Amino acid sequence: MPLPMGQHCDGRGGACAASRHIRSTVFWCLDAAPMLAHRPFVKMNGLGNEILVLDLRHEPEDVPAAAARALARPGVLPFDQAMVLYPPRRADTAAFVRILNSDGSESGACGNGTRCIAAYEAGRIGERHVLFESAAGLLDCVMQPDGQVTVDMGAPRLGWDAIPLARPVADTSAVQIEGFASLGPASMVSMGNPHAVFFVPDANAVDVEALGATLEHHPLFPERANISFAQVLSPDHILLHVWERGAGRTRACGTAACATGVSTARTGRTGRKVRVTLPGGDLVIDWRASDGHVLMTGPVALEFTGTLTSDMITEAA
Ligand SMILES: N[C@@H](CCC[C@H](N)C(=O)O)C(=O)O
Repeated sequence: MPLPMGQHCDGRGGACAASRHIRSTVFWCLDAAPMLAHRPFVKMNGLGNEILVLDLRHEPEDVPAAAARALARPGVLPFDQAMVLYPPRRADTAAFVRILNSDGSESGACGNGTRCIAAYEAGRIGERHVLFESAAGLLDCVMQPDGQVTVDMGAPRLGWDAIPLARPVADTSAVQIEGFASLGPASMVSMGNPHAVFFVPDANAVDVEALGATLEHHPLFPERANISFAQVLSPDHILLHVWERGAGRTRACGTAACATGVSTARTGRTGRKVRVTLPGGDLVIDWRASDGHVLMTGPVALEFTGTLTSDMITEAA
């Protein structure tokens, strides 16, 4: 039975207002992740970026890379990122969040996933404002009246060693990458995770899979990198395609949109507030002048909820 898509969490009451409308039962093998048996999950997406929310605050459990890979397999619970919630380390936060890519690697940041957990938690506690902590720092999230979520993604890090790059680079806004001269220089940004942004005349014409898969592993990036291809459409509008580190091509990447907005503003291609159009839809990115923080605003959607068991996953809504 197909699962309903595109139901928006509005952050008012209940786990997510849309969840009561979801009815289905699905069975998936969980042989490679037995430590997660009986744990509830929420499957969401941010602009089609597939997000699995695992709330382990009551009974914390490590999620090894192999377990993440097993869950993300086609036919199990395919996701781009798993947002795993652990008990807060600071009293003013709702949770400490670990972010796992579908290949089992860990990331310091995930913009679309952060909007998803913000909507999940805001709905659960009936608040419009939620603060999380991740490896990259604090994530201040606000539910907007129209159901969109704004996340303060913090300040970008622009130094070569913070991104990180393998060698010192004086100007990280225009770095020529060996073997890729035809693409022109890329702008490097850390949003808590490493990004390289290429400016291209026609983003739809780029072979994102071929270039992304190679560039992700280029020796210039000791921690690999997310690879973006940006076409500036106007001083406040960008078209963007992204190859994500650890997940491949995705329909949207929030931190890539942030890194792109910073890059286009930093190089004078746009102003500090831009609309970024991705295959999954639009994000608004505002690189705030007053404190240098990047604000990302966009939608989230609840797909379905369920419970993991040792040999099956059953829908629980
Ligand atoms: N989809 C994300 C980015 C997730 C992490 C990334 N793949 C990495 O490993 O850095 C987003 O919305 O930002």
